[in-house]
This record gives sequence, structure tokens and C-alpha cells, in this order.
Amino acid sequence: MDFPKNKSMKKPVLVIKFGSASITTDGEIDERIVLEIARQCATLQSKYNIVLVSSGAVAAGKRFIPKYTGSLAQRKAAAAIGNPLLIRTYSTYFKPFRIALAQSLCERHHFSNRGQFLQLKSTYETLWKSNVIPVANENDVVSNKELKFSDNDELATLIAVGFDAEQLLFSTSVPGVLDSQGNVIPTIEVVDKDALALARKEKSGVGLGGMTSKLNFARLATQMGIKAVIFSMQTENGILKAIAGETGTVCLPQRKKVSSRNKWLASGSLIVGMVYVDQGALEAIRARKSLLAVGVVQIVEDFVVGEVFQIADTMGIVQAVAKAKTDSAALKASSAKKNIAIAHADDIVLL
Ligand SMILES: N[C@@H](CCC(=O)OP(=O)(O)O)C(=O)O
Repeated sequence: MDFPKNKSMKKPVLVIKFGSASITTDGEIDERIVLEIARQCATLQSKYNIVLVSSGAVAAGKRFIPKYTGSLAQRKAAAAIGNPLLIRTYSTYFKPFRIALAQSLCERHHFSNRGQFLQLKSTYETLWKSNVIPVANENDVVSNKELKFSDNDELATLIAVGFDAEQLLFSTSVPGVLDSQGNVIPTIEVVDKDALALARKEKSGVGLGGMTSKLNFARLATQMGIKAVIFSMQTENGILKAIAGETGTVCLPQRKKVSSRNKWLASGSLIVGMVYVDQGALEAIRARKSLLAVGVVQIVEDFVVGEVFQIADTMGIVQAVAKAKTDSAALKASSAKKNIAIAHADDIVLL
């Protein structure tokens, strides 16, 4: 079969992320959903350069692991087995629409190293020119961090910001961010602490995970000027409606001018660490001062010098990202050095 060539390179970029829960039914990849993804993407391909970010490798591969308990080693093995199966399923359903797919297994450092990122960029551009859609997933096999809920939300956001996407769509198992009555909130003007509080309520109320992560990454994307939409594939024509703002929760882009260095720092870098800081530290960094050890309430995720970490308030709401001047281990070790700078003011990006 001949696959058509793409004539225009100047199309806006659209990143769509599918979580495991949104493409599986009873723990198995739901082929009807993959068909729907293919059908809707086929109508969008002439308008957008599309990147699909799809989880589901563990779900596709776990039945091949005897006595599967979901341990980290088993999940990595399941992902190794499941990734080619997942891509085969996608390819099968895209083929009738004359669209070929490419697999892109990514690690976060592919975004932190500018040289590697430029390679990724030129590969995607070559794929788009050839009318091929990249399907990205985290390279779980060599990932040195536990596979966790927010990984592909983060990957999708890194891609969206790195490629300056017009829209970032997160498909989830619920139709959007719900208010206290259980109704979908159609628009979030600014993803702030009130919006994040809704996600928390939703999680405890109906036992769903992941909305906080999605909103935190939607916050990052919208701060970088990208529209983010949280929607469900259970909605008929969900992708098409989400793009048109007719379903799900639309998080509006903030129209701040962001330098490309700060964009890179805020998203393209290796965001590995996280600290909770007190009010005094937040006021200091908002006044363009450095972050000092004295203001750190808790080190949530470790980091080393040069890595990028998130700075959150004590509610866990990310307020800034910064490049580390000090290893987190050194902070834990030296309780005496309260004035040690963890991040220089120039290396902190406020969100
Ligand atoms: N990379 C793993 C899933 C990791 C992940 O982020 O999962 P999810 O929260 O369901 O999007 C996989 O393909 O199964």
C-alpha cells in the first residue's frame, strides 16, 4: 500500500496522550478505542503534525509474565514485551487510513541534552514530512525510576513544549475535571491552587488517580502558552470535540512571553527532583532571590547539581522549577548550612 506524502511542514503540532486507563478495558488494550484514535487522527492529519503519547505497554505485555504481581522488574519486562504489541495494534488500525506509525521510546534526558533533543526534533520532522505519526512512550526497560502515574503526562508535556505545540490533549478515564457536584468544568482560566484542589477532591471522592498530575502538567503547558485539554475517549468523537473545545476541560494558555531558555529550563530539562518550601522561601523566589536551604520544608524527590527540580508549596502545588546548585543529599547531610543556596535566582523559573 502507498502511503501519501505530506506536502506542508508548517502545520501546528498537536500532542495527544492516552493513559493506560483510557485505552484499556478490563486491563487489556481495547481495540475499539485504538480504532477510534485512528479514525479521528485521520481527519486531523491534514491540519496538524500529530504526536501520540501512548501508555499501555505494561497492559499489553503483562499476560506473558507468569505469576505477575506488578513488581517493578515485572512491569519493565511487561513493557518490553508489550511495546511492540501496542505499536502493532496501533499500526493495524491506522493502516486502513493509509497512515504509518513510528515508535519513539523516550527518556527524560533526551530532552535535557539539547543535542539529543535536536535529533529527536529532526526525526519527528522527517516522519511528519513522510506522513508518519510518531507514537511516544517512556523507555521503561532502562528507566531508572519507578514506573509511575505521571510519567507519560510529563513526557507528553515535554514534547508539547519542546515542539511548541498548539494543543496538548490528555485522555483520561473521566470526562474532564469535575466540580463538587460531579459535573465537568468546561474551562479553567488559570490552573491555580483552586483548580488543583478540585483534582484532589475528585481523587479522594471517586478513587481516581492522576488528575493532580495532569493538572500540574497542564499548568506547566499553559504557562508556556499551550492550550491543554483533559477529556475522555468514551465521549463520541472525543479527540475532535476536545480540540474544538466541545468536550472535557479546557485549560487556557497564558499569554506570557517566555524566553526559549526559560522554556527549556521549565520543561525540556531533566525534571527529576521536587522540594516543598515554606511561605518565606516562596516570597523570596518571587522577589527574584535565590532559594536557600532554610526555606525547604521537605525534599520529596532527590536531585544532583545541574538537574532540574520542582519547587512546590506545602500543599504540593508546583510554583517554580529550578536548576540545582547543590545536591539534595548534601542538604540532608548538613543541617548546619541553612544559608546554602539550592538554586540561584537566575536559574529559577516562576510558574
Ligand atoms: N509506560 C507505561 C505506562 C506509564 C504511565 O505513565 O502510565 P499512565 O499513567 O497510564 O499514562 C506503559 O506503557 O505501560
